[in-house]
Amino acid sequence: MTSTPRIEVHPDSATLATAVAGELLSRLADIQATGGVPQIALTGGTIAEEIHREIARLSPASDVDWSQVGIWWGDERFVAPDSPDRNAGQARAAFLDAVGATQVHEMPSTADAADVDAGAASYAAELREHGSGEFDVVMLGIGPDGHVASLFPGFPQLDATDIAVGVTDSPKPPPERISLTFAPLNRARSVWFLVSGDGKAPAVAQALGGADRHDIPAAGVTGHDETIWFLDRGAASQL
Ligand SMILES: O=C1O[C@H](COP(=O)(O)O)[C@@H](O)[C@H](O)[C@H]1O
Repeated sequence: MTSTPRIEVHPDSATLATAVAGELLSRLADIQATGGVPQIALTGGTIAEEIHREIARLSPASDVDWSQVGIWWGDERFVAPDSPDRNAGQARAAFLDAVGATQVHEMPSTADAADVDAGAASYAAELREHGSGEFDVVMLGIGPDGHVASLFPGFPQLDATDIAVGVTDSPKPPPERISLTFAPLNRARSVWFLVSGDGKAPAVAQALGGADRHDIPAAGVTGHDETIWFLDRGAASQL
């Protein structure tokens, strides 16, 4: 099944963050109530940070047992483990440490792998050990250029066949990154795009307008069961 995208427009980034955090907690609790261990993939970026803080705030009132949630990333910056550029460091500080997540699968840093390709191969192997990334929810920010995870317009990684790839010369710093490819992203049950601000409105409109994924990579990802675009008014302003 390929899902038709659903679009949810919120007045601003704060209400968007609260809505996504609440929806995530409710999904996780539902899966755990049936005995499942949900697997989710996080994103980095500005709206993700707001959402992560909201998850930390709302989590104590939820039924989610974070020790029984598998945490992965859609992309990561290949830098030192303590670099402020790490998506994982941001998520740990904003909510993972506070909620007590223990099944945390960070993408390799420069301390873990000889180079970015070795890091990607190692993450792909870790994913294969856990079912090749059958995610319940994948959250994805997008860039003003339409990039998603670290899949950038015109880059060779858009046609990669492995499940994780190394990226060099990223147009957005830092230059070296690890990214999941379209294959695992498109196997996710739910894909949630998280987009805030009118600077991203053209990319949102093009992605939803059926652009080629080589031009607007966000156009190339849909969830198996659902695809939701969580937007604020700015991001939705060209729809
Ligand atoms: O570099 C990245 O950028 C995107 C979007 O970030 P934002 O700050 O413009 O919201 C993010 O989705 C990705 O994970 C990150 O590595």
